[in-house]
Amino acid sequence: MKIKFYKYQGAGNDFVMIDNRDGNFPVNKDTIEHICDRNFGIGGDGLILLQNDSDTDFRMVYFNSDGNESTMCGNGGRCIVRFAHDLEVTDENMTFNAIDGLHHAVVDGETIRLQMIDIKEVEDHDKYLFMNTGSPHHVEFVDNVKNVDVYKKGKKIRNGAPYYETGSNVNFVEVLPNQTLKIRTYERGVEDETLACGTGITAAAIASYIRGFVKDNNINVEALGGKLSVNFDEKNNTFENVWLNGPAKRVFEGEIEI
Ligand SMILES: N[C@H](CCC[C@H](N)C(=O)O)C(=O)O
Repeated sequence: MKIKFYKYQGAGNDFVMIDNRDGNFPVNKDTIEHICDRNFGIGGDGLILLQNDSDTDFRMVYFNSDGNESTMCGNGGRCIVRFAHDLEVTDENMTFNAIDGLHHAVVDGETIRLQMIDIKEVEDHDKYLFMNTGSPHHVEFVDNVKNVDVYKKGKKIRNGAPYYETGSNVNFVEVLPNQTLKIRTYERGVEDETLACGTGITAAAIASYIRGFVKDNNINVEALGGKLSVNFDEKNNTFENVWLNGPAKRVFEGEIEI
């Protein structure tokens, strides 16, 4: 079976995008894992289906590279916005449904702006914070993020207490001057460090605001694969009108035999 695909990346977090409005894509773990394999397939941190949706412009279905469907992907969300606009499914302003609900998004030249869910609960455990920004995120602040063994430390935290089998994404964050953070992330379901993680960048920005490391509600975040920004409104410890902003580009397109 030949499958048409498009490869997109958002700050180096890369995804195989499928226009599945005809519903013909064979959803199964082994196929998706094979497609995401960087040696035997196309390669990617995940695979994303663009599907029809009765209430919005489209539906986003996200799978990690381990082949399992997963929770919301912020960079993948920004890539599907670029994808939908490239396919002329929508104009610059759009809404779509994903596993965590309704999202608004805007194509603003090189930048894609994606509204994330409201964050109503943040656990502050002193050494780390935990919150769900569409996916679960453990956030730790460190002095020098370059020196962190992200794979070793991230894997241990992701699999250990209190996350265990369900797991969490694990973010290590260094505070720089001028409302800027530097972040590295171990991603659940990729089971490795990725070059950027959008829901993690969102969690890091909110955690830095809660801890008072940044004063403003518009925060710049430097990931290994690129620069993003997060802005939000905070009311009584609830974070609303949360937007993740950054680049998302088509890299190539093709057909894969599966
Ligand atoms: N791996 C994450 C989902 C993708 C998150 C990341 N790629 C993003 O941009 O938010 C999880 O299973 O929780």
